[in-house]
Amino acid sequence: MSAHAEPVPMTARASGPLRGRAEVPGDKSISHRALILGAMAVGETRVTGLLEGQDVLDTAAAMRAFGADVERLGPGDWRVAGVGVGGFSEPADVIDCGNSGTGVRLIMGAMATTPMTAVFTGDASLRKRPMGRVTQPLSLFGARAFGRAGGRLPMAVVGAADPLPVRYTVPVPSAQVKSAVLLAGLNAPGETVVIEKEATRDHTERMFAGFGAGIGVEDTAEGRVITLTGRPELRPQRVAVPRDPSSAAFPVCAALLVPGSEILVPGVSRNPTRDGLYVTLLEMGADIAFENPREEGGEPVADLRVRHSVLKGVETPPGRAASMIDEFPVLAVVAACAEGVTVMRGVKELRVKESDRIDAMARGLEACGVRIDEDEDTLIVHGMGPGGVPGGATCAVHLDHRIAMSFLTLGLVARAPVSVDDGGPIATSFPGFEALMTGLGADIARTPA
Ligand SMILES: O=C(O)C1=C[C@@H](OP(=O)(O)O)[C@@H](O)[C@H](O)C1
Ligand SMILES: C=C(OP(=O)(O)O)C(=O)O
Repeated sequence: MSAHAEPVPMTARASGPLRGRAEVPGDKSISHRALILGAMAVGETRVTGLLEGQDVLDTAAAMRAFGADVERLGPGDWRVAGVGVGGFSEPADVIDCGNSGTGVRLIMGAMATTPMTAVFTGDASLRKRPMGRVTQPLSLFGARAFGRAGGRLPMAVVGAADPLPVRYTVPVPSAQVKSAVLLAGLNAPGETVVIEKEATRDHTERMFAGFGAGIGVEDTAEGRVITLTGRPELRPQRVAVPRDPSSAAFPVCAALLVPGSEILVPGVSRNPTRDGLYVTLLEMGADIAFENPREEGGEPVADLRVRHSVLKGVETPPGRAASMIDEFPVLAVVAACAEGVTVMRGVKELRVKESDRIDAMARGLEACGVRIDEDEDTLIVHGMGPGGVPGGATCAVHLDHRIAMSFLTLGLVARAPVSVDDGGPIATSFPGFEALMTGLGADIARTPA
């Protein structure tokens, strides 16, 4: 939904220790995919633990517009009656994906090999983001796209009437591009092959296998080679969505930073393609125990016990960036409160997220008194040590949920309160963030007018 909402200014200030159980919402990536694959299966898929953030609700509405029957049975509990691969019907109106890059790019892929036209748009943030990275490979299947300059939304995609299978090497580390091509490959006859030089999150591959598509993954000298056999009949599934490690990052980092804290974050996905922040925090000296490791819904999960820790700066290598791409903003906050310098390398993809996240974090941290160096592909944060960040600024969020939650996390440990100009976008991925954090003892509130 891209209706312009009134900004929601919010402020965070230092409080006592954070204590208790933090039940973060379902994984956003898996939630989008469960709805889309449910819509492309024949019969009834049941999803539990679905993230009911606006990004995912927009994907649910889109699947209805393409003809699937999508129904909410209760909190996080959804039923999707699918129309089968190639069974989408042409939407009667514009598909509005709101703030969600994942939603729009995956859905473009899913419809690109069915002969119909769909027009996509989104909010002011999404309308700035590049879509050529998906429409270019989708054109190899025979789809055509007509958008604004620079491949921006609004954009019409005309699906291929006679799709050809594709062999495609993804030029940027992007699970959205990989997934768009694989979703398009579902309705192309023969074998579609996607090669990624750097591994990105693998939820699409896992879920395709679960829904019964013929998919193989091989690690070769060329990279990860994913081979999909087109035109499968997808079998409906029961999908139990694990909790989102990218959302868990906020209470986890807050508990590490606020003295005396100890929290438990149950049932968080420990998928190795999403694990980079946790690897990095351990290197910085974080006290995080991964308790009760188990498998749920085809994904490894664990309960995270997190205790306040004194952290030191670290260098994150470019090869780790994809596995923590959404966590760099909050890592920048942790780095500002650590002893020594933190260097984040190979992070230029951050420039094409909901905002230019390198710029948004650099400007906000500088306003809070932190020294930053940056270039196109690198962010360097000069840590000020525990209790060392002055704070006292209002940071611009640029319609970006992760920027909002990161600066609110900083406010919990800075010497003076930290405000954000708009906490509204938090609801795209983490509805209930404010309630969850205040329930742990954090002081986060709407800024009085
Ligand atoms: O495939 C996905 O679910 C996602 C992939 C990542 O984007 P890119 O593919 O652009 O790296 C990530 O930033 C996004 O939040 C979710
Ligand atoms: C980048 C993100 O999402 P998307 O690309 O789906 O908008 C995110 O959630 O941090």
